[in-house]
Amino acid sequence: MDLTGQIANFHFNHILLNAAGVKCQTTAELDQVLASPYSGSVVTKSATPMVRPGNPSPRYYQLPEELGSINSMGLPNEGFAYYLDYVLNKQTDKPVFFSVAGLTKDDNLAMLMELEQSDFNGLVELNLSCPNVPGKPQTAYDFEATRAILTEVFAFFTKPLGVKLPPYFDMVHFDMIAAVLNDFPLAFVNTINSIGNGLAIDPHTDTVVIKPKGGFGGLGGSLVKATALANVRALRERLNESIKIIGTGGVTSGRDVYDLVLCGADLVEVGTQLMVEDTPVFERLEGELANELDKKNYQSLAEIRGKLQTIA
Ligand SMILES: O=C(O)c1[nH]c(=O)[nH]c(=O)c1I
Repeated sequence: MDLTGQIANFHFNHILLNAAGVKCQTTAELDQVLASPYSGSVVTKSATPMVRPGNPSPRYYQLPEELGSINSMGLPNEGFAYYLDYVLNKQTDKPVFFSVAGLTKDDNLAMLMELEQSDFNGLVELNLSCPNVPGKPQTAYDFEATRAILTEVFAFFTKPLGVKLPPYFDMVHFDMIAAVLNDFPLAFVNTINSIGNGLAIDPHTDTVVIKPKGGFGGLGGSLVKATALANVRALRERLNESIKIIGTGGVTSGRDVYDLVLCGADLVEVGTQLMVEDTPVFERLEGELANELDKKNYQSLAEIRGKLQTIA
């Protein structure tokens, strides 16, 4: 059975990997994800030029009844140089994603210039959708700003680059972001990031469950699946076929992976459920995915990729 994926010149023997932010802040975590026989890759925690402690805790909370999670981490990371050192020295046959999330356009341009001039030979993910830095907007909700930064990036950047997008909820917004992205030689888009600025309440104390931003945080896990499916499908229908899609959001079972591939995903990322189960989740999900294909006598993901049917 062929459960592989392809982005640019990179072949992935497995399509599952972590979502940026989960199990990827330290070299030990990155090594664990890469070492899993059932992960196809790893993505680093989104990096800023300097080390960041992030927001005050509690800043992550698992919602009840396996609904998902809410986080307002605040972009904690070990700093750009830490992750560059990791990716330059790590011996692995698996492609590696380097995520950057500068707080300013200049920070992003500086990090991308350093990556361009380095020996890094993996893929770069420009995170345009962090919802948790107080006072900072999710860039990709501003279509002009998104066009402006991609114009400056592609004036010099020649390595495989993709963007991490926030979820969109309006058909016109799908059209508008696709019109921007189709003007650039992107290797991929990764959709969705968490659904920004949700709120959860502890029923015993009548108090919010995380400290930053009065309790507002990004939502992940099963409760975001329908939005993730819609964004993967909408962008697959609108983007040039040269722009591949990483489907992220709401994956707790092999059927969820299957559904994202049906909508057009080339790779699939796991966030909240990876927090819950740790790296064994990759083996469980791939086994369940294989079973879903078996049920319908499919031999490869290629047979179902993008093949979601509508009602005539
Ligand atoms: O709070 C975070 O660090 C964070 N949390 C998210 O849910 N998405 C992001 O892109 C980021 I940079």
